[in-house]
Amino acid sequence: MVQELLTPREMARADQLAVASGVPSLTLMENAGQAIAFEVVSHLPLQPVLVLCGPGNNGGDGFVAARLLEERGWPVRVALLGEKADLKGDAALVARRWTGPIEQARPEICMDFGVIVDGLFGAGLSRDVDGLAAEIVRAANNSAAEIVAIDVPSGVDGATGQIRGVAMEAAFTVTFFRCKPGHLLQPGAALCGKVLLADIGIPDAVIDEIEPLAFENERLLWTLPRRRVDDHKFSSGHCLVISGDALHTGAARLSALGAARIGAGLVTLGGARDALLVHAAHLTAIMLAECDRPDDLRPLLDRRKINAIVIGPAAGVSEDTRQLVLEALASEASIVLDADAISTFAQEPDALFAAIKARKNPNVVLTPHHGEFSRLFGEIAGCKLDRAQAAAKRSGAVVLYKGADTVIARPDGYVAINGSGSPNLATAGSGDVLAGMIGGLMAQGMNAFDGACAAAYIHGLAGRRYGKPGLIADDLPGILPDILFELSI
Ligand SMILES: NC(=O)C1=CN([C@@H]2O[C@H](COP(=O)(O)OP(=O)(O)OC[C@H]3O[C@@H](n4cnc5c(N)ncnc54)[C@H](OP(=O)(O)O)[C@@H]3O)[C@@H](O)[C@H]2O)[C@@H](O)CC1
Ligand SMILES: [K+]
Repeated sequence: MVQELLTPREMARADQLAVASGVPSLTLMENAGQAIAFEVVSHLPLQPVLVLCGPGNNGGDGFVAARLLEERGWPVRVALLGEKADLKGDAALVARRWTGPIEQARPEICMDFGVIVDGLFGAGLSRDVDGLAAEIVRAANNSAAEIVAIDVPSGVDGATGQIRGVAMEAAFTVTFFRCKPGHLLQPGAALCGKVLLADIGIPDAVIDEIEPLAFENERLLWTLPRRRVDDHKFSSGHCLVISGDALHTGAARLSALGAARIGAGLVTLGGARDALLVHAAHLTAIMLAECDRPDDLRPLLDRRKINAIVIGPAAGVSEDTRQLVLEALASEASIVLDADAISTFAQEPDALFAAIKARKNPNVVLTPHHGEFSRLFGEIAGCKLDRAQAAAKRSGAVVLYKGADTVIARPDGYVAINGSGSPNLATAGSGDVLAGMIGGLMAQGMNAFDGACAAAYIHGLAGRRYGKPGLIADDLPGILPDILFELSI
């Protein structure tokens, strides 16, 4: 099933729609508390547990979990931030169903437990956590306890992944119905620990009403090209990668290998003769073609029936690169613009965006990291998801905004967050391989968004599959065949 991501506001709507369809809100809260208790007993040995309850429904879930854990024989203490008399609605109701003592929440109480269930704040976090609440969060983090977060670690904004003041560092997080962007966006994602998704009885049909725009990037979001028995190399597309000069050839070579290993039928490196001689000393299956000047590009594209182009890796921030990009955009090919191809338009981004919007073939992917993003788009307000969406809309391209939480956005607002990444990928040249993979997938006929999502996902898996530090970008293309094989069965 494709995994939609719901902002806390969309989740509140899901809640209302579920209630309108006949599921009582109290049932949702009971189910949520039950899911937490279930995950606690499933993952942790029986031991004293502290349930921290906040003033809203996140705290309500905590009261339910406390009751059910006690019924299972766990020694449970409950501490409330605020007054019981101030609790409202379902939270007030389930607090009355908890028949044990309710202590005042304070920092010192956090020291004596192996497990803390964090029900302070969830989707209703409305400002920075400060004062007593912040002291409690810090005390919980400094204790030896494993923290189990209800919905989100308290202090993490579910919509943006930002930390509001201070946030719980959870061992795992139990969330409901659908994950939230904050479970995948950094820095919040790193504080969630493992995220477990629980069904609490909200009917799937409510998604049709909400029409969410954000998705987790996973393998059901796109379909990889499949080779048919009668396919030949020309039916799997031809990807051209533009090389840097003779002293800067490595980045384009990594892209070319990425394009080839992801399945492009043919891959050509284009560049000046002296650069090609360096490539020739390293490569066998990748072809070489002289493309010294921007004017050389169009004839080369026609001659070799090239249908995807990657420009940018170590291409140089120069007038030639700028012209090459504009020539490429004027062609029918699908285009990946990475690194220097992006930076070269820092002074006149609108010229780039106009050239992208004037194209017949809409498949263009921009792959900026944070610095390149700011150079091209300036400072855009909002979280990474908002910024990627705004950038895609403004540029008319698919924007793959790189990082530990790569976000891929389409001009119409559709957006995916990639959770498959690995810190192993933070190494020189890793982005060059990724750009090549996107070019290779578009050469095989994938559209820009699907190709960018699939490449980001597979690239992330490759980093994980390597499984240890010491990965260099040269290793990545060689890992791709095994991953493609796994994804195809
Ligand atoms: N949606 C669903 O389908 C379901 C949702 N469920 C659960 O409900 C949770 C959402 O509940 P919620 O809306 O009551 O919000 P919640 O996170 O408890 O916090 C609100 C309270 O905290 C306060 N407060 C906020 N920030 C603060 C701060 N920095 N420092 C201090 N106080 C702060 C805020 O005060 P106020 O802003 O009103 O002044 C208000 O009193 C959700 O995460 C999930 O666990 C499940 O039961 C099942 C179905
Ligand atoms: K919480």
